[in-house]
Amino acid sequence: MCAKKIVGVLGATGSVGQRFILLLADHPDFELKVLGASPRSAGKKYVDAVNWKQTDLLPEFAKDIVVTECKAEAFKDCAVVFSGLDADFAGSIEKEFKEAGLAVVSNAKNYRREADVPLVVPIVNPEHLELVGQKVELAKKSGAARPGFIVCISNCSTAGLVAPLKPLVDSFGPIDLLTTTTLQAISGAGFSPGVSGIDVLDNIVPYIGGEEDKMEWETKKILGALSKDKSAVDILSDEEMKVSAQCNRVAVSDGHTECISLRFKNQPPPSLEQVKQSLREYVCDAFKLGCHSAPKQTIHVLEQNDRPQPRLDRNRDNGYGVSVGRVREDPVLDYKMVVLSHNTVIGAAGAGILIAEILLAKNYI
Ligand SMILES: NC(=O)C1=CN([C@@H]2O[C@H](COP(=O)(O)OP(=O)(O)OC[C@H]3O[C@@H](n4cnc5c(N)ncnc54)[C@H](OP(=O)(O)O)[C@@H]3O)[C@@H](O)[C@H]2O)C=CC1
Ligand SMILES: N[C@@H](CC(=O)OP(=O)(O)O)C(=O)O
Repeated sequence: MCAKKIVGVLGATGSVGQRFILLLADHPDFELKVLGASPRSAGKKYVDAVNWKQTDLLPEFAKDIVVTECKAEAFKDCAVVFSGLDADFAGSIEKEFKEAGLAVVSNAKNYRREADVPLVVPIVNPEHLELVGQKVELAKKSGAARPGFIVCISNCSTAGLVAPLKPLVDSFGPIDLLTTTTLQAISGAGFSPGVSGIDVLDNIVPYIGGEEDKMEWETKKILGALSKDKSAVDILSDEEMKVSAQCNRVAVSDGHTECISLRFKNQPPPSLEQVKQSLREYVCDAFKLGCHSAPKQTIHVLEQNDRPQPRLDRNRDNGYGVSVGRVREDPVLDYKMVVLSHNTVIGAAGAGILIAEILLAKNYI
């Protein structure tokens, strides 16, 4: 058996960082050894630096690791560095890491729109990783050092949205109109400072800064095709696909719910049963590659009228699977449905780990 690859986490004390700690405990491919956070946390043992908020206990292995400042030198032995950094600081830190030759898999929004940066939801568009894979292969051929690179994970609501769209587009052709209204968990807002109780208890906040624009834009990059020479993604134009998102914060701990309606470009549309079958039968490439964390069932189609529900359904396939319920005809567009995804697993840390497993399977790290 090959030795485990050493990995690190930036922003290890935050909402996403804590999920990385849980998901990387006892991982068969990766050994988490380096934890980075702000200068406020650096120098402390993780157990003393973190304000642990997960319902699972803090894993033993992480407790005594001394948190470091986010400097590339401290992470030089890492095959991958996962980033759960506050976006205000991620830009310069991730750039330094990339320039130091490190492979960064980031949750932050900073580089998602860069042409040479793959924006990847691992159960949807792992083929976009070829944008960096090609550079790695070229370096290997010329005997040069493995290049540093950044792979971005999408916005967490976008991850849930594109999961059911992918099999539908593969089976029935383009979706030209799409609307979504989200009900987003408080863990999505992070822990520093996070959503205050008085704002969210007995309440719904109908605004999440920047979220609607991110969902509307990122969907078109993720569903875009890789160009023939694998050097860029052909982002869908507004003419090809119109997306409208409305985002709300609700008093749920984990799990983003999204009510979506869509229209197919090709008319007449598929039947309701064909739509459900396409969702049910979808198997993501990561599972075919044998990746450890890949969901066995990528999309769970639920038939009960009152599902999916965050508390009951967010942990399907350990949070790597997406639940879809209430699939039905829409009197305005073609079909509507309710999608639920775990925002800090398949929407964040879990997505990062699954991306790293794919990079490993392809020998890019
Ligand atoms: N929560 C979610 O569901 C999702 C979040 N994201 C993105 O992931 C990133 C992390 O989000 P989240 O975990 O929610 O945020 P949190 O606010 O919970 O955590 C932020 C992390 O950044 C660290 N940090 C803050 N300032 C600095 C600094 N100056 N230098 C180095 N590290 C610093 C914090 O360390 P310290 O504790 O020491 O202050 C902490 O570890 C964000 O970019 C977010 O947009 C993406 C998808 C989903
Ligand atoms: N904004 C999301 C979290 C997230 O994914 O943010 P970003 O796209 O900035 O990484 C939420 O509040 O639930």
